[in-house]
Amino acid sequence: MVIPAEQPFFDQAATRDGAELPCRILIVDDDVALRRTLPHVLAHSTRQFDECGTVAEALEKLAGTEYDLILLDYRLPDGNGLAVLDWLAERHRGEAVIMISGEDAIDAAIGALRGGADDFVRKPYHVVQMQRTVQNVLHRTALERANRAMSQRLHASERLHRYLVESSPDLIFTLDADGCFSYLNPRVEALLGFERAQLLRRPFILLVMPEDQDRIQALLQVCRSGRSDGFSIELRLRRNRHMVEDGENTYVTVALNGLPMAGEDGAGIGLYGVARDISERKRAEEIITFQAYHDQLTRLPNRVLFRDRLELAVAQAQRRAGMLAVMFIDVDRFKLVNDTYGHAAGDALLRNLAERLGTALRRGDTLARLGGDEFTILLPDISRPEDAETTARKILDTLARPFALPSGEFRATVSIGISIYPRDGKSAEELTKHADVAMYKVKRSGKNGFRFFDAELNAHHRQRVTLENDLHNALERNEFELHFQPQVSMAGRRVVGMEALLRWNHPLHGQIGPAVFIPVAEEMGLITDISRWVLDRSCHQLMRWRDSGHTDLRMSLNLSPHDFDRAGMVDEVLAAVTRYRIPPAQLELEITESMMMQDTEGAAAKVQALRAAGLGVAIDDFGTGYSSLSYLQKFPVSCLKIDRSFVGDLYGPALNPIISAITGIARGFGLQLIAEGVEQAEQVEVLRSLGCDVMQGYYFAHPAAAAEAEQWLQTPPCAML
Ligand SMILES: Nc1nc2c(ncn2[C@@H]2O[C@@H]3COP(=O)(O)O[C@H]4[C@@H](O)[C@H](n5cnc6c(=O)[nH]c(N)nc65)O[C@@H]4COP(=O)(O)O[C@H]3[C@H]2O)c(=O)[nH]1
Repeated sequence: MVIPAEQPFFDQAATRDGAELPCRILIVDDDVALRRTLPHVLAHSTRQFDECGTVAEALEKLAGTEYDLILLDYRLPDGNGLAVLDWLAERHRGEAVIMISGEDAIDAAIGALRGGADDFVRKPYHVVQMQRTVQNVLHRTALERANRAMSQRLHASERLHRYLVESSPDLIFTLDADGCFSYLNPRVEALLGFERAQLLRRPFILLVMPEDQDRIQALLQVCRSGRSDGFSIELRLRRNRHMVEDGENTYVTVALNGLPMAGEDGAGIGLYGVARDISERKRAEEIITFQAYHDQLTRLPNRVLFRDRLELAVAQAQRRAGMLAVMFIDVDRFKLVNDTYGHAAGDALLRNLAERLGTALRRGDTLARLGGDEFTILLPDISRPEDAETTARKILDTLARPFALPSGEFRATVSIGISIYPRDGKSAEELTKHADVAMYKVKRSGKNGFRFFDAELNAHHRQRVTLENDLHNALERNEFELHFQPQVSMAGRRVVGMEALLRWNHPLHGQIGPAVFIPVAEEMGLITDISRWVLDRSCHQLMRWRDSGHTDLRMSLNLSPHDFDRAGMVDEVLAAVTRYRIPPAQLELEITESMMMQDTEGAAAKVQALRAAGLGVAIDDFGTGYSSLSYLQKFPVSCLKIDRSFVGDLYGPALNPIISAITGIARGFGLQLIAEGVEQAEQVEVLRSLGCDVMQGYYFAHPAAAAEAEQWLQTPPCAML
């Protein structure tokens, strides 16, 4: 298609004074002399002349050729010039006609002009008059032709532009000064599902989704006031729900420009707009954004979004002096599900759990998954802490029913920590941390419950974190030390054994007892290295004492239940015994009753292996748990230690049924017996009367460093004497 704007609309040359385009002139006159003279009179370099004398000849010539001008005699031998005019009119011919006539009647002139003639010259005419008339008519004809060409081009141009606008993939529209549609291209039908006619004269703003109306209103105002030439904005447009199936919004970028227009009351400013459909892009962006802010597995908000919402909620609560709650939720024993049933089952449980947790919440609350088995909940508007408690109870209730997983039914419990704004923290970070601290406490005290944060908890938590950090470096920095407590035989009046007890000489806090740091080391997985160190050092010490003549001395050391989970544990012990040339029977490992109760096959097998290798194994706290005699068969130990809680109850010579039972069991199974925590002479007496000979406790000596302990080997503790 030719773009009309590329061609000039108007040929300037045609209208310049004196300049003429080439033209053909037909002279129709029965007066031969006149016919011959006229070309000379009207001669011009651009003009060509043709001539004839009758109507018939004229029509014949016109049938074969197009002329620019006909000089037509009114009266001709075979009719009058009007017949030629009629012929031309019938065929919509474009020739200009100057009627020449001897008739002086005004009627003839009028008739000729009505019949389509452009001018009329009366015979006899003056040459100059004829020349001027011809020139005028030719000039006018050229103008008309140029005009016609121009309007044709204008028409084509208008068609082209209309085509471009109407077939545009963008929605193109104009708004009048009141912001109503004055034009819309047909794209609106496909884009929004509205008929054009439905929208014409109606306000543009009605098409804009309510959420975006304020923004666009303000900009329209600025544009109409003439203060801005235009703007571009992203908007959501309403779709016609009856005509569009999905009923979603359409996202567009709209470029709007001021459009000066003449209104009824003078000039006003309308707007010209182009709206481009960006719904696809927006949807892609939405997916990307969703993924950035949501957890893939549960489709819940992730850590980033949760933090965002919490920060916002804190700001709002601050403004309205309100209260909010943060819950930190951890699934109890989740690792077990993963390890036992596999990750697919773990994922299924998390998804189901997320769904269940959601049912305990209200609209406006946020449930997020931080990762792993950790969830958080934001209750953005509560009136008192008890509201959070209600929600926590609801959550625990919803988990009462087991989950039906592909691998079978699974009952899940959770530990919930709760912090309250403003009581427990003023920032999102603090609130989350404190809820976590509270959750941690629930975990440590039995799981499956909830707990509010309190300041004391925090102090403990901080200490604990510091302890963990320091414990990491304690071995490397050589901060551990072994103390030894003698085990004395009352009959032999001598020290028969030493129990190695671990101490941590903390550079800041001084000596820390094992009861404080061993459980932490166990949780942190540091216990293996610590136990290896204890094994090595206690064997080394025993070797030294043996080397200095105390060859029948026995060394007891404590092992953690975690040590019995390690495959190479027995080999390590045997290697240490060999390394330090210790007869196996002189090394005794203390285990706890709780370890026996967990009853792992591996642990029993290890005890059996140690015993088979000749090592001694003692039950440290015998009688404190649900001591079952069957354990003693499964765990073939060599020694029972009477726990100090029983010894502490011994006052006076009264018989103690538990201790009697324990001594009876020891005797029955042929086991050694050691009483722990002996503090008073009366206890010594009672224990002796019950048949317990070997004792250990503050009555004899507090645990002490190797150098001091060594002295007891030379000179037994005074209490024995
Ligand atoms: N009230 C009272 N207490 C007495 C008396 N005589 C001794 N004790 C204390 O009782 C604990 C005896 O050790 P345990 O029952 O094996 O209990 C030990 C043992 O289970 C564990 N432990 C100690 N050293 C180690 C170690 O090297 N490895 C492991 N895994 N655990 C250890 O830490 C626990 C506590 O150790 P300690 O604080 O050293 O506390 C020791 C000892 O100092 C007494 O007459 N009265």
